[in-house]
Amino acid sequence: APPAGASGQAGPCFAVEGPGSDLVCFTLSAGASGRPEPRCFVPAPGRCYSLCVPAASSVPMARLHRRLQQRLRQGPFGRCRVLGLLCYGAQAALEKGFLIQDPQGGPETERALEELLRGLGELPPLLGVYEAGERGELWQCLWALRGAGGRELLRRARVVAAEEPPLHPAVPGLSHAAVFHSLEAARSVVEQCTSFIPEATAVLDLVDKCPKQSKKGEFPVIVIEGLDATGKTTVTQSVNDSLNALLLRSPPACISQWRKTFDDEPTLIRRAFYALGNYIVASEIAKASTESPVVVDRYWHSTAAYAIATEISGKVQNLPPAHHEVYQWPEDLLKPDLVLLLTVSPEERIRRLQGRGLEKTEEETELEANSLFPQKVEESYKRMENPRCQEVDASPSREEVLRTVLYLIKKHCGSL
Ligand SMILES: Nc1ncnc2c1ncn2[C@@H]1O[C@H](COP(=O)(O)OP(=O)(O)OP(=O)(O)O)[C@@H](O)[C@H]1O
Ligand SMILES: Nc1ccn([C@@H]2O[C@H](COP(=O)(O)O)[C@@H](O)[C@H]2O)c(=O)n1
Repeated sequence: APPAGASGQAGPCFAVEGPGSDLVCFTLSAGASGRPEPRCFVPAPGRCYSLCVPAASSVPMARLHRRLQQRLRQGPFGRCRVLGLLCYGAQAALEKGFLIQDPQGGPETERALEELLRGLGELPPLLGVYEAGERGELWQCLWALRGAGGRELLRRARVVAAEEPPLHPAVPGLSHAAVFHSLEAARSVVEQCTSFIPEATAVLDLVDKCPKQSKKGEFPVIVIEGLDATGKTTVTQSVNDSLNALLLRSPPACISQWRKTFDDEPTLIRRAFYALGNYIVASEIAKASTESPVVVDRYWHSTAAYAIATEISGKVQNLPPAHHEVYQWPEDLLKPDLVLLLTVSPEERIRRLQGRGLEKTEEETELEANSLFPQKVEESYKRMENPRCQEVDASPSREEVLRTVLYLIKKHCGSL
């Protein structure tokens, strides 16, 4: 097969979270290239493999990616290191997948991968096999599996280092694939799930009963945001009592029973679920704010910040830059008067998490296992615009934090 780049087209680039959470990028070359080899992913005498699927906001592809992720955590791949891989390029639509490093390099892993792919039914992803050449260079062989156990070599090309792109490769696809800026965008994703998630129909029925473009009443609407265990529940309850307000939370009670179902789904589906929850809460806020002040525990900023931090691998610096469109509030979602972002030190937050003793969700476990994740969530919160999040140091005592919050509400919304 002609080597990549032979046609003069820019070949695909690949990005993987390397050592120290750096984004390490590599591409394919038509032949000998003066560019340095990327930091080697092929542990000698081991081998590496890659699998990628289109990252477009497609429910079937999102579920296929999730299925691959779950299978690569099982049995035959136990000795392998599996890294998140992105395939991108001027001529290539974003693909997301996995780089599978097998330090032993025996035939078992390749056989197990072929078996995994053949079990997926028609049109399985292509299998990339990376192996070191005699002079220590790195080659990628791209295989298409064919019927009756056959396979066809589509491409063999040198692997060489590539410059890191100015924007993290996942940034352009964030909207619609993880951060929803309209009811319709989120709704269309959940609608594609009704055939395999029965609860999806119930969620759609509830959101369809809500008025479109809910309008805020004359009373102020205050949202309390923050990482897990920063004190949102404590603050919202105290503010609610102090202001004789109405306390709401996102996701709303009417769909909270289905959270576990959707939390087990890929990001695209999970975030669409929480996005629809925000639109349902908006209709509750619209009604409540005609009668009293409203305090909300989490809203759109949570949905967006957690989605961004989940999709953008590596360091905080990889986040979309400030003022990027992904941080803009959806035009069709009821906007609060004030959003307060509770912040505490990582140490204090872990103390409060442990002090709570509640079961952790997979996300909370990830939060603690990877300190970069909460940093990316919090930085995403801080970049939100229109409305922005106003930071509140929530480390002091409950009483002092409440005083600060009530002062900011009075300052911003007037006496209530
Ligand atoms: N100012 C404070 N000082 C010390 N402990 C606090 C303070 N505020 C809350 N806590 C305690 O920290 C823990 C987490 O608080 P809370 O449940 O209100 O956080 P949260 O942000 O709502 O968490 P999550 O988002 O995970 O539900 C609780 O045990 C709570 O009693
Ligand atoms: N509007 C929201 C609210 C929540 N989430 C996601 O749920 C996680 C847990 O929320 P809790 O309030 O139960 O701690 C949160 O970390 C988000 O991932 C959301 O996306 N949007």
